[in-house]
Amino acid sequence: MKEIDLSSSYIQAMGHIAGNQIVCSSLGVETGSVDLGPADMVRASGVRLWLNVQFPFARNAEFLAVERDGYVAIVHKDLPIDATTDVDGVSLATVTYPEAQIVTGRGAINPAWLAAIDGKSKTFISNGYVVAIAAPKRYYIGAISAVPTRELDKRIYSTSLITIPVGILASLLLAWSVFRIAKTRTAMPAVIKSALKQREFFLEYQPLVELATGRWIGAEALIRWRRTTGEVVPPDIFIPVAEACGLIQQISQYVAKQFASEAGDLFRRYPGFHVGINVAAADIHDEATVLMFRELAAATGAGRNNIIVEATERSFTDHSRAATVIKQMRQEGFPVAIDDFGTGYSSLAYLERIRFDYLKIDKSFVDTVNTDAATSGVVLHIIEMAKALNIEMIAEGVETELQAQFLYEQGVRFGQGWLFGKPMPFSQLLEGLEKSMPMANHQADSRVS
Ligand SMILES: Nc1nc2c(ncn2[C@@H]2O[C@H](COP(=O)(O)O[C@H]3[C@@H](O)[C@H](n4cnc5c(=O)[nH]c(N)nc54)O[C@@H]3COP(=O)(O)O)[C@@H](O)[C@H]2O)c(=O)[nH]1
Repeated sequence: MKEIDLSSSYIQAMGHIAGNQIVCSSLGVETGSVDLGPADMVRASGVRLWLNVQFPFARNAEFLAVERDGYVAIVHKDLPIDATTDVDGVSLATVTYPEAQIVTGRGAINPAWLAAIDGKSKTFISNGYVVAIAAPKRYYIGAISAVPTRELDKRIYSTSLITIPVGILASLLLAWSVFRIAKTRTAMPAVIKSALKQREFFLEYQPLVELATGRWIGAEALIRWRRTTGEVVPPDIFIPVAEACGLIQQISQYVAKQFASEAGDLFRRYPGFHVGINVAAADIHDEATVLMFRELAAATGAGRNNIIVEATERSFTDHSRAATVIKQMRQEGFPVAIDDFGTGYSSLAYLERIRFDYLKIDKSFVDTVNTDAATSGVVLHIIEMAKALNIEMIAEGVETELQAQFLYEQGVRFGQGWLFGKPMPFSQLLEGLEKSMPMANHQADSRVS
C-alpha cells in the first residue's frame, strides 16, 4: 500500500477496509481504524464511493474514498479540478453518472448541463456557455467543463470575418481544448516532480540556418515530455505550470544536464556551431543561472558563442535584476537572444535598456509575410528597429520559400522553421550537420555573431 501511495501523484493514501472501517492504511498505525460511515454510492460492479470523507487529523480537507474488494484509495477532493487555465469564468466539475450528482466542482454548474449527462461525451452551447462533457466508459465519474461564450467572443473578434459556422466550430473546439488542458494539468506539479525524478523528459534540436546558403549554423534545444503512458505532453502545456509552481529552474537544469550528456565532441568538431538553451523568468533573475551556464560550457567543451541563452521578453519581470544577469552572461561569452520578439508588451523598452545579441522575430509576424493581414507591415518595422540597434536577427517559424526569400531580402541573416527542419533527436542533428557543413569546410566565421 505504501508503494502505491508513494509512487502515485494522485492518491493520498491506500487502506484495507472491513465493513465501513478502514482498519489499516498507509496513513500510519497511529491513525487507528477510521469509520467512513455508510457509502454514498454503490456501483453495479461493487465499487463503493464516499464523496465527503473527513479525517480528525485533517479537519479542513475533504476527501473522496473509492473501495473495491476490501481496498480503499483516498483522494483529495479538490484534486480532480485542480486545474489552471487562462480563460476567465470557466466552470469545472466531476459528476457521477447516470445519477448526475456533482462530486466536486468549481464555478457555477447549471442544472441543464447535468440534465444533458447521458453517458456520452459531447459538446454543446447552453445558457451563455460552451459546455464539454466527458463520460469515459470505464469510470462512473465524468467531467464537465464550461467556458463563457463572452470569452469566445473575445477570441473570435480577431477573426470576425470568418463565417458563423466556423465560429461555432471554433467555440466548440476551444471548450474541448480547455477541458483537455484542465484534464492534463490536473495535479500537474506533482506529476512534473515525479517525471523529473523518472527522467521522462528528453530533448529535441531544431536547426537554425544561414538564409544565404542554407547551412546549419546552430540549433535550439527544445524539451519534450513523454509520460510512462506514452502520451507526449507539449511544452506549452507543462512549461507555464512549471513556471507557476516554482519547478521551472529544475527543468532548466535538467535541460542543461541532458544537453551536456548528449553533446559529446560537438563543439570540437564544429567550433562555429551554437546551441540555444531556453531560460525562464526565474532563471533570468537569478545569478546562479550564470554558474549553470558556466558548468554547461565546461561539461561540453563549449567556447565563447557556442551556447546561446534564449529568453522571452515576457520573462523580464524585474528589469534591473534581469539586466545584471544578462550582462554577466554576455561577459562570460554566452550571447543572449530575446525570443518571441513582439509578443510582449514592452519589447521596445527592453531593447533600449538591455543589450541583446540576437532578436528572434516571432512566428506570428513571419506568418504575415506575403499576406494582406493587417499586421503584415510589423515585421518590416521589427527588422528596421533591429538594424538600427545593430542586433542580429533570427526569423522563427519559417515555413515557406517565399517567407525565407522575403526575409533574406530585407536583411534577416538567419532563420529557423519547418522549411529547414523540424525539431529532431541529437543523432539526427549530427547527421544533418555533417551533410550541411562537412567538418573540413566548417569555418569559425560561420558563427552567428
Ligand atoms: N523554459 C523553456 N521553454 C521551453 C523549452 N523547450 C521549449 N520551450 C518553450 O515551449 C514552447 C513550445 O515549444 P515547442 O512546442 O518545442 O515549439 C517550438 C518549435 O517546435 C516551434 N516551431 C519552430 N518552427 C516552427 C514552424 O515552422 N512552424 C510551427 N508551427 N512551429 C514551429 O516553435 C517553438 C520554438 O519556440 P521558441 O522557443 O519561441 O523559438 C516555446 O515557447 C518554447 O520556447 C525549455 O527547455 N525551457
